[in-house]
Amino acid sequence: MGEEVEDRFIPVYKPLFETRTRTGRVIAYRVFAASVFGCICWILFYRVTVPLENRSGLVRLAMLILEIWFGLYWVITQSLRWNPVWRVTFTDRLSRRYNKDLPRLDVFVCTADPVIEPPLMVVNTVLSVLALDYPPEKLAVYLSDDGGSELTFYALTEATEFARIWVPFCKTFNVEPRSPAAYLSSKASGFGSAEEEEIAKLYKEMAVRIETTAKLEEARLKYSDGFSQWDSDATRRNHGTILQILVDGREDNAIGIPTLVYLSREKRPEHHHHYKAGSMNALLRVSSKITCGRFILNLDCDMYSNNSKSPLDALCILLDEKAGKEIAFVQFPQCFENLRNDLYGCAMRVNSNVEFHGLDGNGGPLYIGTGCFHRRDVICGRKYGEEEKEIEKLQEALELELIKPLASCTYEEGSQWGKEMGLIYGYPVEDVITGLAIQCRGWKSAYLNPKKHAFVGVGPTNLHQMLVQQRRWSDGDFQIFISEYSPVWYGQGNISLGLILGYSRFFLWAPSAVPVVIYSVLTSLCLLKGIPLFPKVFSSWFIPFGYVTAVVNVYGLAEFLWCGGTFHGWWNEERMWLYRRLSSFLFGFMDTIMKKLGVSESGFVITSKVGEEEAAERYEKEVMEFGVESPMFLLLGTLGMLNLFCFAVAVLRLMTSRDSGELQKMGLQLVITGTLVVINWPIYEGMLLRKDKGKMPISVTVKSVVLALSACTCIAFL
Ligand SMILES: O=c1ccn([C@@H]2O[C@H](COP(=O)(O)OP(=O)(O)O[C@H]3O[C@H](CO)[C@@H](O)[C@H](O)[C@H]3O)[C@@H](O)[C@H]2O)c(=O)[nH]1
Ligand SMILES: [Mn+2]
Repeated sequence: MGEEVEDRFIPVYKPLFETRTRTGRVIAYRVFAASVFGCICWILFYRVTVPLENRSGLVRLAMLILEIWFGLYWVITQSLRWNPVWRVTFTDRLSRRYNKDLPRLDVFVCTADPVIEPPLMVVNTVLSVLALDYPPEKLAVYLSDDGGSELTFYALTEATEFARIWVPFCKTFNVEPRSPAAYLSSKASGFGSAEEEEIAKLYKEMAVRIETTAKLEEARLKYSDGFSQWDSDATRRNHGTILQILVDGREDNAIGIPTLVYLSREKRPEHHHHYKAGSMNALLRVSSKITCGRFILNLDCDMYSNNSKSPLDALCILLDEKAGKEIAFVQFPQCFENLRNDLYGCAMRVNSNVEFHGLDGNGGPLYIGTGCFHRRDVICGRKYGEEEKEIEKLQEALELELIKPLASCTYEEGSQWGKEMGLIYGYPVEDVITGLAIQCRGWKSAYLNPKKHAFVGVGPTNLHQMLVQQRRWSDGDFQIFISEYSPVWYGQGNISLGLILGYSRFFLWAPSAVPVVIYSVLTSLCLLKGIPLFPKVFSSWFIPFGYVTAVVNVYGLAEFLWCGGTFHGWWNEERMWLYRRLSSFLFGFMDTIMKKLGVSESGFVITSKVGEEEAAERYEKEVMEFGVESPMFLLLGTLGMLNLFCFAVAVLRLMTSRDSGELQKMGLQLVITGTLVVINWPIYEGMLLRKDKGKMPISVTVKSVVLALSACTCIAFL
């Protein structure tokens, strides 16, 4: 008895989160992986010892090199599946321990273009975070507008007014999600209460005003402090700093709405603005003088909060007194709501549900720019092991004119911003490199992937946009790989081997395009010439080839289905796996090389979050969108035609040939090229059968056919 009583008064440390593994699954996977690895070695052994039937040493050497590369890359990929972990949080413990004493949290939302990032979408994101389940006096929301757009600012003033109704509404009725657009569209079948109906009406009115800028003039008067900061000659690339605190909710917050700040940092044509990284760094400095949150949540403007409690989940990790102390940031997955069957393979299902757990087991996920909670002082350069800095006392009266210079073009000159402090400059994927640099300073990160998505955004629904986005990513990733920050040398000794491999798997996307292109061309052309590249179907040498081909694909499908995908979605994803390599990654690879040679500079093409109506209809019907004359399409078209011609010739030859051994000899090659033809079907349709606006431009079609035909003819008569 006595013991029990005593126990109750001894403060027991109870962790705020737990890290779990799934041993059975992992062991099963490792056995499977070992079998594949065995077969890869077998294949390489075959290549080294057995000459090709036509004795072409050159072709055999090429195949050997390709297969070594694919084997190596496969080994690298294993790091993402070797040691996965899952994190479980205990928010009730957090609430009991901290109650209202939660630390300050600053949310940074970035937007950059009022046309492809419509202000109404942006304010929905802002409203969803204003209504987070967090003490309003501890929460602040900053909107960074790199578009320097009055329209966006106007929309934000409208949202400020609407928030006064929306935030209390969310909290009283505990609604989810807290983006008004998402919430109201989930209620499309009818409203449950009079309040709901009223809110819906008010939201609609606001939406109309934002879209038609109906009350812009009234807003100009009411929020003249903000509007007056736009000079008459301001453009998005040339304007002074615009800063307005729309709501100051820092102390005894009676209105119940968090602090809300609009910032458009200064931009001048003669100063590089470093894209999103630059805006994040300006936000870090400006917010440090206003609310100075100890933690920071970073969101893209399309990523609304889908679960108002997600900050508590993240803080369970960051505030945990033991294991949490070594964790610098908590990353949530990027989830999308607009992708249906995911024609363009953008949902990143396997990425989110398998691979990031694997990274987490090896030291932590990458920082992927959105849905990520950081420690302010760590992102500003604190090394692991250093004492956390005391947070400055906040100024009571805010002098905007004293804060604005922090967002000027020249502020960073001669400082460590963009290098040791804040987000790192010079790379198109500022997020990934910043996360890597943090991990190399000794920190770990953690991945949270709750069933109920924490943040939900808009993925590209247009083929070309997707390819451009992937080109930026693969280019950016590869730039890091060959930079001073390469995980291979910079990471050495700072992060685990598993994590080095994990990073490499993404960082090598760009160069991995080259072997895929060669492989698809080589198998097709050799099929055309009747040169067998693989052993006969009924020989024992065929076993490893057959096994690897079958089993890796079946496993890929199974994994996709486990992650909640459909067969159809998987097939789309397979197609995009190929297209990305044959276009985005290859161009990304060339972009990196050009930059290394100093021929060109890094850019950042913002992904559009809106679609044209007709194109959207085609997306609904899963009709692939081409439409623009792009060198990436030219390459896809040419390679697709090449596969088709070679396959057609081979099939014709097979039908007319009397040699029954032909099928045996060319079996796998026929399957590979045949699969390519089936995968490419939408390209052929887009080139030859369709009449709509989204079809392949005629010039691309003609060029592709001519190029592919000439390549085939040359090879045929060689
Ligand atoms: O000069 C710029 C360019 C972009 N952005 C913002 O950055 C975000 C990401 O841009 P987006 O075009 O949507 O790029 P994605 O490829 O969808 O974004 C992913 O990849 C980027 C790096 O390539 C990261 O910056 C993002 O956080 C990450 O979500 C958006 O909110 C933009 O408004 C800026 O603030 N300033
Ligand atoms: Mn985006």
